[in-house]
Amino acid sequence: MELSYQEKLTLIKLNEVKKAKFEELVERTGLDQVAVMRSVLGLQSRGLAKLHERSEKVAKITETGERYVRIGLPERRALAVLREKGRVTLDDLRGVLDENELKPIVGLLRREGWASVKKENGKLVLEITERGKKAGERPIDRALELLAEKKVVPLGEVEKLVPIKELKRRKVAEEDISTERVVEITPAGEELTRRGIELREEVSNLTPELIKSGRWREVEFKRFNIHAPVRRVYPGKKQPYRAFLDKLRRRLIEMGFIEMTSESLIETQFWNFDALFQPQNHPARDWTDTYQLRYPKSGSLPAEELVERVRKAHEHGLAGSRGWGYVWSPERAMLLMPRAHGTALDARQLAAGVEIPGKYFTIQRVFRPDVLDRTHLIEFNQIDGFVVGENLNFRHLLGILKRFAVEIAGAKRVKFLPDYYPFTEPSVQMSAYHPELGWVEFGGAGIFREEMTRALGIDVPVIAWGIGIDRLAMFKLGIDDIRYLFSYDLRWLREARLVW
Ligand SMILES: N[C@@H](Cc1ccccc1)C(=O)O
Repeated sequence: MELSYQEKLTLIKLNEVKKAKFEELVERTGLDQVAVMRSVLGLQSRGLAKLHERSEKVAKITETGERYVRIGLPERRALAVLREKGRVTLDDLRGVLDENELKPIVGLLRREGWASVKKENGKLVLEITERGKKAGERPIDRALELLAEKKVVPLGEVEKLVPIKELKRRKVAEEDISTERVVEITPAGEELTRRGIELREEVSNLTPELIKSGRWREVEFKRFNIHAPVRRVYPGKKQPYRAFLDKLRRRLIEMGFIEMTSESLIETQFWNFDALFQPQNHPARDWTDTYQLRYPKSGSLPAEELVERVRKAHEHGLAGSRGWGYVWSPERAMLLMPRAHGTALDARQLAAGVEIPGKYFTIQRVFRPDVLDRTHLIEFNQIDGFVVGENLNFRHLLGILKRFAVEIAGAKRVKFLPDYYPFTEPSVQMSAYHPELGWVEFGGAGIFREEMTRALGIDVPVIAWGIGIDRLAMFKLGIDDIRYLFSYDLRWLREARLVW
């Protein structure tokens, strides 16, 4: 019979007394309550001990009761004054009784026969009686002493003195049920102890000291039942989508990309559009395709020299281009908007200066009007990036995109289709094949036009892409409603798998 260390100890201690109250056993073993209870139940299931539980009605002293123990019951305090003065008015008692105690005091004293009551000049006057002078200890005084001493007294015991109803009325005690637990050793338990129980120290933690000293040979290791069903625990963890984004970020940094960050979700049209050589009369600048900020309406433009170069590119073109051929408006460029694509940060980075060769990325929350449904959000996340280098060409771009599709989306097949963006030439759209959803478009890419890069001060090729990652995350997290990515649904959050 395999007994744990704690069970053995409990049995040995129980055998010394054969029968013990549970609390006593706790004291004897020096273990904590939970451990002793577990051991007792373990011993009981093997027929070595028996747990008897007996519930009984008890009286418990109340706070008021405790107070009366300290300062005396109100009638006792009143009697003390009466004994001293013989005759008192209610006012004379104010010093020893509080308002609540004053009201019933006349009735109390009369009932005990300790005082007689008269009315003199419209005032109540109490006069001590013979009984009052001789009054000794009453049953209620004894009951209160008993309660004070034991705090919890079997109901039968106090009721020998005063009915519980009376104690409750006086607010000195209340009724309760207490469970007494008694543990008793069985003949089988005694037999086992007689044959001798080897009590070896039980260890639940294998430490370096145990190994080095060789003491691991002597100690007994605590056994764990790894098949026992346990309660599910839900430890704190990152929100699943957040975790996905963080991993994505790590992955890109591992691939040698430098992260571009922004403290704001708000962008000037200059960086969102103009710096990307998107003409001011382009339909995508309308309110139908992007949001605008109502207040404040405008922000500021960067250094004049840069703004001039962008203006020139738009109006007359540069690097052999004829531009868009219209009058560029700085006011328009200053308008503020929630960022509509991560590519705005590419423009900022290129203007601020880049390592050549260099690789950059950013994960951005972006905003575009749309009808909210299970596959569309009006705010979503994009991962944008670019590679800048002397001899880069379109094939490098396709190679990088394919690698992303395979490594990030886990796609087996990738498809490129021609596309159009005002800031890239050539432009390409990328789709990946998802086993359940078929071909899913998930990003655009291209080589930044020279009208853009030269205006920003870069004279080598820049290949760039923007990928919507929410849909990608949907595949990964196995959800079919994009809104779940931002859900507060605790059940989903608890069960959602963390993925890469
Ligand atoms: N910004 C584009 C994607 C893109 C980025 C970079 C180059 C080309 C295309 C979009 O939001 O769809």
